[in-house]
Amino acid sequence: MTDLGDAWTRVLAGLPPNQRAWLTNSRPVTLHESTAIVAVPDDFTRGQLETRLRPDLERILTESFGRDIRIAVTVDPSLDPELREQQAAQQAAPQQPQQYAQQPPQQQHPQQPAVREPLHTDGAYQPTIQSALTDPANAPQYNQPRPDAAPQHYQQPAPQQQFGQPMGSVAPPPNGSPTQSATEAQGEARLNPKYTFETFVIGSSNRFAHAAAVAVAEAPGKAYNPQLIYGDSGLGKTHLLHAIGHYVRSLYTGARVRYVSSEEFTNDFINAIRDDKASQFQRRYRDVDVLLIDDIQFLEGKIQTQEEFFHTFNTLHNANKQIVISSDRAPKRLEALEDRLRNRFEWGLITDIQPPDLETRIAILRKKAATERLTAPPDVLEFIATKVQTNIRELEGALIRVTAFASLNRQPVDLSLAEIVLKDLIPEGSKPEVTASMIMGQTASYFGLSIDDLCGSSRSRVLVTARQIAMYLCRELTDLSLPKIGQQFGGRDHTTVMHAERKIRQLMSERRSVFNQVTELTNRIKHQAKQQ
Ligand SMILES: Nc1ncnc2c1ncn2[C@@H]1O[C@H](COP(=O)(O)OP(=O)(O)OP(=O)(O)O)[C@@H](O)[C@H]1O
Repeated sequence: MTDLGDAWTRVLAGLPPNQRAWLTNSRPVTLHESTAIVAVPDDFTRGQLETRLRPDLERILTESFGRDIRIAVTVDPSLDPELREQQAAQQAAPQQPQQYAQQPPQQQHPQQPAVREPLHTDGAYQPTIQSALTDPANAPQYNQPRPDAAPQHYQQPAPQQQFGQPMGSVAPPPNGSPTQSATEAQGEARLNPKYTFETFVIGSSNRFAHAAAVAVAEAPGKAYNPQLIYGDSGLGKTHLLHAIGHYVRSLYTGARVRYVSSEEFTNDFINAIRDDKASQFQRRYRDVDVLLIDDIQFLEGKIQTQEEFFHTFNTLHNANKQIVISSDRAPKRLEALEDRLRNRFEWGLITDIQPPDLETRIAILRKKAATERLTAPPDVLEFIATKVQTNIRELEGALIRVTAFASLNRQPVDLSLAEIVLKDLIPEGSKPEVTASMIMGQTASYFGLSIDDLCGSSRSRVLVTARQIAMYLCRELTDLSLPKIGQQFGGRDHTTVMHAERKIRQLMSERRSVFNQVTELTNRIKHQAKQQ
């Protein structure tokens, strides 16, 4: 089998000298499926590879391996010969003050030390991803908090770096009068506090995407730009995007991180045009260090928004600002997206997430139970994980229902109880497709309301609960995103849907009536879906 090192030698031999010169200090890092990762010493070289050399490099690699190979370029400053010389000189003179400029972030992940690549002999940073891929045991581990430990993310506040400063130059600790308060910045970043790397379970289905996400968060704008994560609904793309945001913010003081779904980006853009506030819009998305943009497939067919996003992308990329994108499909399958955008997505690293295997599903349930303080014995977790196989959101929903049912009946969570609850939730045989209109129709008729009531603005108690239950069921039983669900309910904001989801989860374990309503409605909706 061809080895990447050999193939790279062939690449070098096959290029004309003027092109080869760009690769003198490059290094092939690893081959993951059809992506060859290549490290270069600086951003400028990366730009040359991405724009000028890419077609020839990919052609020669494709010929060598006999299958389609694409490259992703990462910056590893230690490949710069001048830097090596400097570092060698420093090593020869140990009495000199240590040179930090090219070191990795010294602070570890607030919860668990991230196991990183052994440092080069010259002390330079190596992307975490390589060792995580070659030996999964090396992937950063963010274990469950020990029951006896204080919440670990509050432990040992790591010294932070100022964003834009070289790695290792430590910013002064926050002194209580920052220009922007932590809460404000958090609000602006719009990150869900629950979606962190600590709460993300790593398995073979997501190891590559996770390792790349950690590498990107540790060296934003440097490791892989853009990073694109794709996979089916409910497999953790949004979770990883938020986790990157949190980790960047914990490593770099003042880093401007912004998470946005593509639907919100589109709506924001339309409103900005309508209100003549284009420059404000542009500032919001271009004056950031890390832009996390979710569900990019939503831009398909939206020509003007794509145009705007294209310019946002270019501005950020040219300024070495990190862009992370999620999509429900591989970029080449985003057929209604302009070529120039798809093309740019391929400049960086594309990682996919697959449905988790049984062990990972069990581990996810275990972690979820621990973080939500839900008690469920191992055989019940295993049973749920066996029953719900594809969507992690559904997996979590099943755990919540089982524990809610037990708490309402003041019964322990055991296998027979889990069997009863899941029998209705997950019918045998093929999975029927549930739509938002089915959910809304069934909910309206169950509560004696109309669809207009569900979409309207009345806040009477019954109506609010019915609306929230319908939103909760849309979240659990369909693949619709938060903004899409909001749209279905009279153009409500995605935060309203998030609130409804949380509220119903809580009420299900507190009020039997709500639990019964949700269960009955689920049965009716699934029954209807099976008939279609
Ligand atoms: N590896 C994981 N470990 C722990 N929880 C996970 C993992 N993957 C997904 N989840 C959880 O599953 C739920 C769904 O994940 P998420 O919303 O990130 O999926 P998604 O791929 O973005 O889906 P969609 O495309 O529908 O938006 C979330 O609650 C998330 O925390």
